[in-house]
Amino acid sequence: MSVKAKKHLGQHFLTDESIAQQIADSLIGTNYNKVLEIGPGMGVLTKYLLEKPYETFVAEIDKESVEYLQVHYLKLAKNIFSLDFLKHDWQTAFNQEQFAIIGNFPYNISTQIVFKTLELRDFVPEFSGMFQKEVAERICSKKGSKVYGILSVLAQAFYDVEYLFTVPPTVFNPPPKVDSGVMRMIRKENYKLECDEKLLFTVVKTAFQQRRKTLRNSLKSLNLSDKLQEDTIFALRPEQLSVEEFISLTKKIAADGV
Ligand SMILES: C[S@@+](CC[C@H](N)C(=O)[O-])C[C@H]1O[C@@H](n2cnc3c(N)ncnc32)[C@H](O)[C@@H]1O
Repeated sequence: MSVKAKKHLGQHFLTDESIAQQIADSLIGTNYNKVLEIGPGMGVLTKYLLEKPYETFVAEIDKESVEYLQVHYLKLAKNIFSLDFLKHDWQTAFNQEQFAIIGNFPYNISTQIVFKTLELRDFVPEFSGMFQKEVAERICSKKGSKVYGILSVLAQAFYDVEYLFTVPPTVFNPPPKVDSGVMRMIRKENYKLECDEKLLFTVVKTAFQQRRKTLRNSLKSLNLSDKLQEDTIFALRPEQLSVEEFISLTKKIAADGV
């Protein structure tokens, strides 16, 4: 018995054991005893996680995959969340404890998975896994890059990010149309920022909504004072600002009385 791949759930099953093992090994494993795998499917990655010293939990939306896991991984049975990762309250599920997130993620919700992880940053010291290559590169890209954007700035504000390796479509069943990329995020020691973090999200999202425009134009909706906008930073476009510069801009905007 095996699970029939369902396109609407982003199911592309990994068939290469050594890549599954490399992904499982990509977690460093400090400061937590629990790991949550998103979208285990038939458990190709899960079996390597179960060999690790931490306790493995999985969140799987597909009932057929859940039944498969229950039959084939008895050790996992009590740790299966049969639900949508995006809709669950993980802070409560894990009693406010620290936990890592890992997965060969469903590409149709990959951006939402990163945003949800950023919301959970107080509880998630490590995050690693496989995305569509372009998304993994976007998260890890630096200022000046064509793909530098909201995900890059917000992920790198709180985490040290690293692109690990590229995976070709041929090692999946069915094969996706694009290459995949494995990346890792390790929460920074000083991840509590010296600025209003909620405001940082607003500033970054608003600025990149019009990435071709200068900040003076793209941040108009924030009603900033003329005096603040005299600052030379407002003549730049969002892709020209480093993460630190976004944080310092957020401080200036907060002081401006938003
Ligand atoms: C790319 S497949 C990976 C499957 C398996 N880990 C592997 O590597 O072969 C993505 C998995 O995520 C599951 N999935 C899709 N959306 C989900 C969601 N919102 N919450 C939890 N799991 C989800 C799919 O059912 C599928 O099993």
